[in-house]
Formats: sequence, structure tokens, C-alpha cells
Amino acid sequence: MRNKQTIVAIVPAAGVGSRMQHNAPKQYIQLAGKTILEHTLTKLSQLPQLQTIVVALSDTDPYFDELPLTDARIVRSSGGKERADSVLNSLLFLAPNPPDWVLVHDAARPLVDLADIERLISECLSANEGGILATKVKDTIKRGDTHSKQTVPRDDLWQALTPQFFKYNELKDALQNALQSEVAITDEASAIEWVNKPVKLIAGRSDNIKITTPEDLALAGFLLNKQQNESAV
Ligand SMILES: Nc1ccn([C@@H]2O[C@H](COP(=O)(O)OP(=O)(O)OP(=O)(O)O)[C@@H](O)[C@H]2O)c(=O)n1
Ligand SMILES: C[C@](O)(CO)[C@H](O)COP(=O)(O)O
Repeated sequence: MRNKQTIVAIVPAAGVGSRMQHNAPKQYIQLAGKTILEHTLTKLSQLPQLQTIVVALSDTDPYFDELPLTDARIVRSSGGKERADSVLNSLLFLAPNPPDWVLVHDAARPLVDLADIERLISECLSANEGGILATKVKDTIKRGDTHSKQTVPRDDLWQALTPQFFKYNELKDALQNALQSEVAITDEASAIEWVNKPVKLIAGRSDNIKITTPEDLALAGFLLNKQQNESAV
């Protein structure tokens, strides 16, 4: 029987939200009565298997300490220039007492379904292999070049979501390797792929959207209200 595996969540929340064109970082926009970051942390706080919840924040973030957070597992680490740097900084923050696994989840994805996260963790622990939530592409995909065949075959195309769940040591080594090699890393899985390790794709709900541009807010607000009403029943 494998010893109980320890799991720590890392929440990248150090972005400026430039595409949102808002006067504060998008993770602090209020939707359905709370900031987006609070919604995300409230979701993760419902997972008892998380030993700690590390939130990567800008060192000049003036908002976080004002949030009415009650989960004692929540701690802050320093964000970095890019999302991958924020994640690596959080991994290094954990180095004195490293967990077995880390669950990396965007602050900007408050709508994530808890059952999807539970399934991701369960399937990866059973296989002893890292993986990510992903959703199969539903639209026809075009490549930007207007002077050649544009349509991309989509039968095996998936859209990567978060959480992304990997062994602490593997992710730390992969991210350090990829960043030192100046490889473009936009998610944890791309670093794991860089070091030629497998990534399980676990089908997740397509409404686990990353709130990115202004038109995402109305949909996210509606869905957050719907989730809150359903959980209140
Ligand atoms: N240096 C960075 C950049 C992003 N993030 C976080 O990574 C998540 C996904 O990134 P994205 O949606 O791109 O957020 P921003 O970088 O803030 O948005 P933009 O690219 O529009 O500026 C967000 O929760 C964001 O706060 C981070 O922790 N550190
Ligand atoms: C990690 C991610 O959410 C998976 O789709 C995405 O890569 C983040 O990209 P961003 O440009 O940092 O928002």
C-alpha cells in the first residue's frame, strides 16, 4: 500500500490581466458577491486532501491581505515575470518541506468543477503519472496563415485547462530545465513534455473557463451565481 501521498495546491495569481483592460488585476474583479480569486480559493478549500494552498502573488499586490479568507492552509508566495516563473517560485517556496504532488490551478478559473478535480487526482495517483484537465475542441480550428490551407484537423485536439497535477520533483526539474532552455512554457504540461514525460489528458467540463477578456465576465458571473444557488440547496 503506497503511503498517503501529500498534495499542495499552487494558485498562480500574480498576473496583471492586461487583456481584461480593467483598472485592477482581473483576479480581484467582483463577480457574484466575491472577487474571482476568492471564488477560486473557496472552491479549492473544499478539497480536504490539500495540505497547503500556495497563492503566487505580485510582491506589490495591495489587495490580497484585504480578502476575508478563513482557510488556514492558504499562504502566499512571490509571483514572477511570467506564469511559469510564478509557478516555479512557488515550487521553490515549498522546497524546505516538499509535497509528493502539486495541483496547479489558475486563479482565473473559478468555475472549475470539484468532481473534475477529484477525478484528475484519482486517475493520476492510480496511474502514478501526472495529468491535466482538458476539453476536446468543439469548433473548427484555423491556422492564422491566410495564404495556405488553414483548417487544422481537430479529431485529436484538446484545449488544456487547469488544474494540472504533477509530482513535485518532476515539475520543479522540468520547469527549471525548460526555463533555462528558454522554451515557451504556457502551462505545466508543456514543461513536462519538454523533458519527454507523459501527460494524461483527463476530460473536464468546458465551462471551466479562464476569465481573460471583458466578454468572459457576464458568462462567468452567470455561472458563478448558478453554482452558488445550486450549492445552497
Ligand atoms: N506572471 C504571471 C502571469 C499570470 N499569472 C497567473 O496565471 C493565470 C493565467 O494567466 P492569464 O490568464 O494570462 O492572466 P494574466 O497574465 O493576468 O492575463 P494577461 O495575459 O491578459 O495579462 C492567472 O491567474 C494569472 O494571475 C501569474 O501568476 N503570474
Ligand atoms: C495554463 C492555461 O490556463 C492552460 O490553458 C493557459 O496556458 C494559461 O495561459 P495564459 O496566457 O497564461 O492565460
